[in-house]
Amino acid sequence: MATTENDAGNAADHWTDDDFTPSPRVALHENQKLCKKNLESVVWCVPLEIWQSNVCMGSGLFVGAEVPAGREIYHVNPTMHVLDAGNASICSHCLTDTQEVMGGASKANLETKACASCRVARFCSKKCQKTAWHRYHKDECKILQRAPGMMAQNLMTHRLIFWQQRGFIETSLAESLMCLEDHFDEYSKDPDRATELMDMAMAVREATGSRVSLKVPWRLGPALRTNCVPLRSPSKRDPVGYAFDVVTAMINHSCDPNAHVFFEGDQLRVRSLKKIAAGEEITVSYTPPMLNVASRKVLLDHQYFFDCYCNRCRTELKEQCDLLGDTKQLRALQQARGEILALMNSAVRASKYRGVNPDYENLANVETKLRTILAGPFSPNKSWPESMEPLPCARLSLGMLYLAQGLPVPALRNVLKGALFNSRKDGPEFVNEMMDVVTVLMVAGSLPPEAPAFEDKSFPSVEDIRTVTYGYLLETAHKAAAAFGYDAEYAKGVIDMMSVMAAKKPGPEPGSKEFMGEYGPAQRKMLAWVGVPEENGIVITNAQK
Ligand SMILES: C[S@@+](CC[C@H](N)C(=O)[O-])C[C@H]1O[C@@H](n2cnc3c(N)ncnc32)[C@H](O)[C@@H]1O
Repeated sequence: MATTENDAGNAADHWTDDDFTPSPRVALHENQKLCKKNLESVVWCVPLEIWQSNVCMGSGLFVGAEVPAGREIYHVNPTMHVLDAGNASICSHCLTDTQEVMGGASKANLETKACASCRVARFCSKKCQKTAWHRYHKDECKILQRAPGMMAQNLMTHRLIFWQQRGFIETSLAESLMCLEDHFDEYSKDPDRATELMDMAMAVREATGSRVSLKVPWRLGPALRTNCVPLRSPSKRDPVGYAFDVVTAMINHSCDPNAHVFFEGDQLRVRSLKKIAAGEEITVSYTPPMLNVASRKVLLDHQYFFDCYCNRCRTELKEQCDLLGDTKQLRALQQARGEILALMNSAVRASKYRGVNPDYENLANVETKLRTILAGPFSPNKSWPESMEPLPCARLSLGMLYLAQGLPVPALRNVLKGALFNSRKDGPEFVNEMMDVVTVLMVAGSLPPEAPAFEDKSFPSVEDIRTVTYGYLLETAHKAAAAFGYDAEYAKGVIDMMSVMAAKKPGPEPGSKEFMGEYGPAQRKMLAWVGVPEENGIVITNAQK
């Protein structure tokens, strides 16, 4: 933690009103002494440096030595984190997810209890509750009683200001906050954002007994919005809140990133996705990487105020124009994307709240609607490529919805298409998607011999399904270790699952030469049934030749 109670007394005068008057920002890399101090807070595996970025005007984070693919670059306990409301199974302080199934055997007896006063913050132990109370919850409890659904970054702004008042903020952190990109002008000039910020600033002022100038939250708010990292654990696709760390805030965006950030409990970890040369800048994707180019652009512009001109964006835009044959159709394509997402949201909602919208509970209906949307933007002789987002994502969700309705065969058809048609064959998203595929395969592999699916001669046999399951799990375990590290709970969970299944498996050991002799034909049969080309199949990296 960059803040300690021992720092008390040295920070009340960190910021003056002048600090919060817009002036040209001095980017962090221009103060190398401060950069070095900040870099001391992380546990790095390669030396790190902060310099002028290669992708934008401000600062960026660079590696001082080569990093192979799939390695930890650094880890750190961020300065602070805040959960979004509604994550009842996660401890607000240590971020332990008491309902985590993968690699969470030791948490089986844990549950979180809500703070008796605010009923918002939840803790997994008395120790976490006590520590949180002394560090921040004492001040925030009253705020959460009044505004239980407060946005995570707004609560962080309150926290920083309370810390400043209590003297918990180190000088280096206070100085660094003033060097962050905050897009102050963009926030001030946009009436909606400015109103929202003013409301937050007024709330902070009230909470602190009018002892804080409005200028302080007015500047810290945008800085936190620009520099927070989404709190995402390896097993979850959606973030559960936000964290702030001054070193990670230096990492810039790429649509084809060389690293990724995830959380293991309350520890933020940064790992390489590909080889990073000595002196190269670390980049991560600020948007979910599977988003299409148009959606990425909207998101980056809205939240980070820049237009991305990377090679991936250019190539994807060109591919789409070539496919449509007419740039005017781009708008129709984007509209269809919105309709696909809305359709899938309706289907997911209908599965949660049954009886409210039966039309969307019927997944065959949903597939028919999907087909109609997919046909929309294209001329009759062209169709929506299976690999073009958001179709793969839609297929994956459809598959999991079918599985929840006890229909493994259409579930299998959809998850296989969703996971195999896209080009991701490693990285965190690949691991998550393949775990969905394995889950469906395991259910399909338990179908009784008299199941109607087997009347279709092209449907793979139970033996084939099981062989593919072992093969996919073997590859997923390998890729989970590369993406998250062998020591990550989630990767350990996937590897354990693989070992337990392999130990019970009759016949050849997964990965062995004999196994590969069965895996190839079994996967071919499955791909032929689902209509996925063989080159999209999963190649097992560590197989014996
Ligand atoms: C978390 S900060 C990254 C550090 C920042 N460059 C600095 O100097 O403090 C995010 C901001 O950096 C800039 N940025 C990040 N990646 C970028 C990119 N690929 N192209 C242009 N600007 C980028 C944007 O202004 C964005 O809002």
